[in-house]
Amino acid sequence: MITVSDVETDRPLVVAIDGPSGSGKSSTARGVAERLGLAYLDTGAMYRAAAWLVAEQGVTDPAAITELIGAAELDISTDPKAFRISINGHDVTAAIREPRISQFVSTVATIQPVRDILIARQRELIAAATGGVVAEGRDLTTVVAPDATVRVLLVADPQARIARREAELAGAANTAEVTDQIVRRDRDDSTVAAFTEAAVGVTVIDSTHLGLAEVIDQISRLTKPSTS
Ligand SMILES: Nc1ncnc2c1ncn2[C@@H]1O[C@H](COP(=O)(O)OP(=O)(O)OP(=O)(O)O)[C@@H](O)[C@H]1O
Ligand SMILES: Nc1ccn([C@H]2C[C@H](O)[C@@H](COP(=O)(O)O)O2)c(=O)n1
Repeated sequence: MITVSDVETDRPLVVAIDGPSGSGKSSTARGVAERLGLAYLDTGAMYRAAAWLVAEQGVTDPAAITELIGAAELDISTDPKAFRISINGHDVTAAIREPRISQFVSTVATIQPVRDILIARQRELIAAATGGVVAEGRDLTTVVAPDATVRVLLVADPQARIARREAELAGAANTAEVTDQIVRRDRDDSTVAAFTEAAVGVTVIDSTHLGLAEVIDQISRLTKPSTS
């Protein structure tokens, strides 16, 4: 793969995207990665896979959950065209998107020692992406990769996010369930990650009235050196 560098430091390009649930992080990050020929890291999928394993094993004690995740073998693809994730040999690519995991994932993601384990793994994956990477989640711009070349907080009004998710789920969850997955989850997740406000140096993009292609364009432009 061609190495796409940060022009000022000559390090591989790292694009970090954070934002609330349903703001379009995954679709946008994948689109930017495909357009620029970069790897793609979906950190939310790692928390979802961890939650899947915890649910599967029926573990409830935070220390036991931490031990379980610390010992787990987590494999995630960083190819934006072929996403796949497995944990302890189980391919959970589809299962982690089930509403039961969306409802449960914050319980696992708000255990700080679990976060520490997954953050270390995410940093390894970003470092291994020597051709450059687009990584998205809730704490990429602030904790996982605060020195990323481009840092974006992608936001959208809650109504727009709920409507998009409902359309995506096409009847698999009702409005109350989707609202819980968006509003309640953001409230819980924001107790451990700062994605409701942009940190210094982070570009805010509001996608409420923007199509996906326009958001991909805007973020792609941020990776190009300014001519002024
Ligand atoms: N700019 C946009 N305009 C309209 N729809 C969009 C836009 N961006 C994303 N979408 C759609 O909104 C839905 C949610 O997008 P996506 O899954 O990328 O969000 P997310 O921020 O990664 O959510 P989560 O954090 O809950 O995983 C998808 O159906 C996606 O196609
Ligand atoms: N960097 C991250 C990424 C995700 N999470 C948590 C918060 C979400 O509820 C959950 C699933 O993420 P999604 O797939 O919906 O983006 O994982 C986090 O705490 N930090």
